[in-house]
Amino acid sequence: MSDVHIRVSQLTMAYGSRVIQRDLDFDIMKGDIFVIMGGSGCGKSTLLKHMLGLLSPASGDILFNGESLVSASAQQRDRMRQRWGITYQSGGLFSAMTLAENIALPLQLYTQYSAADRDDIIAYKLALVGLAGYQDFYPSEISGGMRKRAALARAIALEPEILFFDEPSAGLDPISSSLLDELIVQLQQSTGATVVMVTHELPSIFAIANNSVYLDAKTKTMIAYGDPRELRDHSDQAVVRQFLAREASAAVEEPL
Ligand SMILES: Nc1ncnc2c1ncn2[C@@H]1O[C@H](COP(=O)(O)OP(=O)(O)OP(=O)(O)O)[C@@H](O)[C@H]1O
Repeated sequence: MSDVHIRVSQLTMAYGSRVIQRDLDFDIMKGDIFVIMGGSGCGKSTLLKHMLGLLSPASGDILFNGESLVSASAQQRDRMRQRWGITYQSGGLFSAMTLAENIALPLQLYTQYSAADRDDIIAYKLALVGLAGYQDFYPSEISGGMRKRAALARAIALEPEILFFDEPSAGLDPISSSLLDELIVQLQQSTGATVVMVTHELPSIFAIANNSVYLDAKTKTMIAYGDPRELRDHSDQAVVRQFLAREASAAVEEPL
């Protein structure tokens, strides 16, 4: 129990009266690289939004270190959120700000560091994501892959316990995408953070995830939970094996 970081408990999610997924029940352990997967429209982003507290469940709960997100007060939620780093599909950097200014934002909001200390932290975080010396660049002046890494530098500014990613490698070529995968693994290993990601990229899933859940659009519930490689080879659900095997063979055929 002590190693459970996030517990999704009897979670049912709906938009109005339309149930998207029901009775989701799974644990994410500390240090997991956990992937939420499933076909288009099954509710992956909806689940991520529930985990981030942006949507409220129809029923059930999500617990962080045993603390309920559903019954938390606004202040408690704010405190929980400060321990999370979030990167969105688009990157989410402010285009009118330099990379340094973008990364400084959470530090200014939530810490008492001096300007000089902030500069040191910014330089360090940029170096961690392979962008040493890029402080004064604007997002429009760097490549898509670099923007994703800069967004990651901002997400780790406050040394988060959990890193959430929504489609981290969307729009990247296979090489930039696998560089980002390597970076996520390195950051997980050096910080011990728990990583939760929504992704369609099966090559990424097999390269980095150690645990996953599969949401089924048809039955509107989870039909698989575990290491994605194990699920590909041994899931008792044919649809899960097909989903994982099909994508894996498509990835192998993809020209580099
Ligand atoms: N704000 C909303 N209001 C009503 N329905 C919504 C809303 N957002 C999403 N949906 C519906 O909920 C279902 C799940 O959507 P969601 O975006 O969570 O799926 P997904 O698995 O992330 O999809 P994809 O892989 O295509 O990005 C879809 O049928 C979608 O149309």
